[in-house]
Amino acid sequence: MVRARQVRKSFGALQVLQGVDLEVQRGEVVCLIGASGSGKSTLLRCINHLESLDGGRIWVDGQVVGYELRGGRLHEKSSAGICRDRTQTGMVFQHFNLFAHMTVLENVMLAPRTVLRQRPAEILPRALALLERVGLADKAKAYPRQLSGGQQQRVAIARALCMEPKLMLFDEPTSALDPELVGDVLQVMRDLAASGMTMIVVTHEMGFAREVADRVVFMHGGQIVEQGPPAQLLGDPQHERTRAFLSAVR
Ligand SMILES: Nc1ncnc2c1ncn2[C@@H]1O[C@H](COP(=O)(O)OP(=O)(O)OP(=O)(O)O)[C@@H](O)[C@H]1O
Repeated sequence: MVRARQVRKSFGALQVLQGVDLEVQRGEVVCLIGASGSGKSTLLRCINHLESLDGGRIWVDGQVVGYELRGGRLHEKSSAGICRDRTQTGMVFQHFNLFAHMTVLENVMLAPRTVLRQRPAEILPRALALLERVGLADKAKAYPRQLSGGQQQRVAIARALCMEPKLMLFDEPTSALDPELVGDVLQVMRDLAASGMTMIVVTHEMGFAREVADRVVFMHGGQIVEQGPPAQLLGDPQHERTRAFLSAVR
């Protein structure tokens, strides 16, 4: 589903991604861990073409991210145009940024209506089913301010899923939440993983990583330095750098 090859990204003189290679199989759940500033968010943003690359290439489901084939040549897509490959990828951020003046249901239906130009009658059953799936069927007519942070994040997940993405990226989805609200959001993500969705999750929730991830990837200094199944990576003394990082954050 994802193939990243030698991805490089700098901000000014700061080299944030220094040659990242990553492959994610269809249906796989990958948890991305590492210290603050190691480049996790930037990698997710590159996969979703929210950042352009300085070097390397990324494919999502076989399409080069941010480029399209025209006349047998790759052309960068204009930032004004709708990026078809971006709609394949849903992203959930630490801050959910729902539109305050729209109801929960309107927030969930907005992108398919404006980006994919689907008719409301076509979107509605899917949006209602998604609200049911994230446990918020009774909140369809509520406004974001009437919801807890955890409920708003679940709306944000439903909003991303309403675009029917093939891949979901999560960037610290529970970091901004009060501890008692984290569990419900993780449960929605657990169910999504069980349904076969391909997911890349930046998280500090090691319990979730242990339980749900097929693979944990540890980033350091803009590179992937260790990776493996959670039991191996998080438990095996051979993975010294991951273990040192985890004991420092505990
Ligand atoms: N748009 C930007 N302009 C300038 N610097 C940036 C930009 N985005 C990220 N950076 C810098 O790039 C580095 C890597 O940031 P990134 O957010 O990818 O790290 P991270 O591993 O996700 O860390 P965190 O856990 O703190 O989110 C940081 O030093 C950050 O300040």
